[in-house]
Amino acid sequence: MNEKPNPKPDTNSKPLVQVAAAIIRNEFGQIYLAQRLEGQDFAQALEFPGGKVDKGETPEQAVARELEEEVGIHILGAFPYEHFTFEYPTKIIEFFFYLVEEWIGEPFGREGQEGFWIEQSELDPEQFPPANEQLIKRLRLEAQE
Ligand SMILES: Nc1nc2c([nH]c(=O)n2[C@H]2C[C@H](O)[C@@H](COP(=O)(O)OP(=O)(O)OP(=O)(O)O)O2)c(=O)[nH]1
Ligand SMILES: [Mg+2]
Repeated sequence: MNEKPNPKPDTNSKPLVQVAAAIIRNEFGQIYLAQRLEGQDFAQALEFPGGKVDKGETPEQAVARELEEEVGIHILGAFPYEHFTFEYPTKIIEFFFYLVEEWIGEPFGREGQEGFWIEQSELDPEQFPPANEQLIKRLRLEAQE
């Protein structure tokens, strides 16, 4: 038989992963970023702290847990900011990004990663994994308002 090639990529074979991450913003309008570690995917890229949603967890619970684990803060609120799906070559990620403006503690790289504050208007999409592009553009635009 003459099989037609499937013009669409076979997304069904890719795992779907949920990731919850936070835009941590202080009273000066600066945002806390972390640098991904050697050995992780997108090593050395900048990221919003966060990680995979565990089984049985809501994205809100995941972002609270991840921020305790990765940057040592206890968040007091998380507001949904962006929810989208992005296809990487080996997986599809459903992202839940939250805006976090109130927390207890001072963020630091609890897993040995670098962390620092940056002006919202100075976020650079090229320094993040590709999925972050639209989000960074939105944050930059809103910083100019
Ligand atoms: N945390 C975070 N992950 C991002 C961002 N942008 C982006 O593409 N990712 C990707 C990188 C990873 O493939 C995935 C997040 O996984 P992760 O490595 O942070 O997961 P995790 O903290 O649960 O770590 P692990 O236990 O799997 O090592 O999402 C971002 O801004 N923040
Ligand atoms: Mg993580």
